[in-house]
Amino acid sequence: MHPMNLALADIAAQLDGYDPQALPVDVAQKFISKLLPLPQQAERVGLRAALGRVLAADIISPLQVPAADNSAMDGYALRASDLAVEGETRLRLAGTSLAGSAPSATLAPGHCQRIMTGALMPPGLDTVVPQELTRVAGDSGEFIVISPGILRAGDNRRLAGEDLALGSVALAAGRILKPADLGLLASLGLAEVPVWRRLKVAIMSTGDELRGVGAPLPAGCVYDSNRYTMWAMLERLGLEVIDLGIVRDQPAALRDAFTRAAAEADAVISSGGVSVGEADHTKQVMAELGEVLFWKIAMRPGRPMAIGRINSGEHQALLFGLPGNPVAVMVTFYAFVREALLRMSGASPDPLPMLRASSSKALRKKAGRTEYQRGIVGRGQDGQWQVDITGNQGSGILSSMSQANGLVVLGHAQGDVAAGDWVDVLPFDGLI
Ligand SMILES: Nc1nc2c(c(=O)[nH]1)N[C@H]1C(S)=C(S)[C@@H](COP(=O)(O)OP(=O)(O)OC[C@H]3O[C@@H](n4cnc5c(N)ncnc54)[C@H](O)[C@@H]3O)O[C@H]1N2
Ligand code: MOO
Repeated sequence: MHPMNLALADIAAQLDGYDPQALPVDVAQKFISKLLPLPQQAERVGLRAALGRVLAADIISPLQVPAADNSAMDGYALRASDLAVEGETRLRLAGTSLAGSAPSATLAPGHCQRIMTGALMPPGLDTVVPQELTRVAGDSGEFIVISPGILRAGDNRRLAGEDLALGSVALAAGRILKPADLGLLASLGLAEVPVWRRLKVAIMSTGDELRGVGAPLPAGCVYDSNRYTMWAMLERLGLEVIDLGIVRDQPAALRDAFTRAAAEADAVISSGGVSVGEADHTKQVMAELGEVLFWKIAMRPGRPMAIGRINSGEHQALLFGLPGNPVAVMVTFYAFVREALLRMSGASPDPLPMLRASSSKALRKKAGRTEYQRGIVGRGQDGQWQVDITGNQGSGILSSMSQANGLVVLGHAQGDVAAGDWVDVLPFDGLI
């Protein structure tokens, strides 16, 4: 059965260590990985529009690259068998091979040809001597002299197909196309590629205390920052964002927003209302519109989270109900949502790179939960990676997240960290 059709209770029953009241991060990640629908619709786009998109099919090389043997240097093409075993080699110069020019005629033994980088190797010649390693001789410069021992057969020659062989998989389906990939596709002469449709993700902030930027801020209210961080994190992933705005904590308003999200989007991310607060109708409306679980994850920040599916007629969207605290939104996004959305987009993402860095300070850490602490990682005086925690780690303190350039990830079983201990750091570069 397609995992999308498995009931949430069936997924839970398959997982060791599933406890919705104290769910280890890795079990939550495994659960989510079993919920994800696969992409259905592909489209063809031009090369430039393909940057950051997910390849929908393997690209089989229609050519060999390079198409023929050619020179890697400006110099002289020769036969290695003409090189003298001892003493200088003296070869007679015959013609020139320029990049883009047609193959030249076969040269007689003892001859060489002037050749430029990228020019076709003349037939039978197998080696190139760079011009700076030669001396010109003869009354009208008709000889090239090469010192002994500076060349081996095949030097400075690029072989046909050494970059890409004809019929090989040049790029595999699931790849998120990056600059080098666009160049590689162009080197194959391809003007268009098949990519999966961009995933549509609806976002909303829930809470009566929230006000939009630019509006006055009455006592007891806060500006809605979460929609901006959520939008930015999704933009960085190249996804299509549907911004449903701030949604009041009223059943009708919540019902409208979630129903619209389920109708229009592949996934919906909300912030707030998933803890145990009094005024919250969010959980009740989520449960009413679909199949939703409310987890307490053994992590900090980011303890409460809702996960499931919500429906609107035939349409269904995956729901990530993230906690309202601004840093919890970001940490849960990177711990659970990012990879899920990439997989739903058809991508096979590599795991995020982790550094090992020594902690410049002692850190308090409770075993039995995963903690993500904000830090600044850099080279210490000894040249090794070192990380400094950026002040107040409260889950509402966005400034310490903004100052950070990485997250220190302290695993589930880990206890206190002493100054100088090595810890895992997830660098933000390229991520946030
Ligand atoms: N008795 C308990 N109280 C709380 C628990 C708990 O387990 N028991 N969990 C705490 C944790 S941990 C978190 S995280 C929060 C999550 O609560 P909610 O998801 O219900 O979020 P809210 O109560 O709506 O908001 C929490 C906090 O974040 C501010 N917020 C919310 N949305 C935004 C936004 N879009 N932009 C900026 N700031 C936002 C909100 O004003 C609150 O200050 O619950 C703890 N409590
Ligand atoms: O989930 Mo909460 O982030 O620890 O404040």
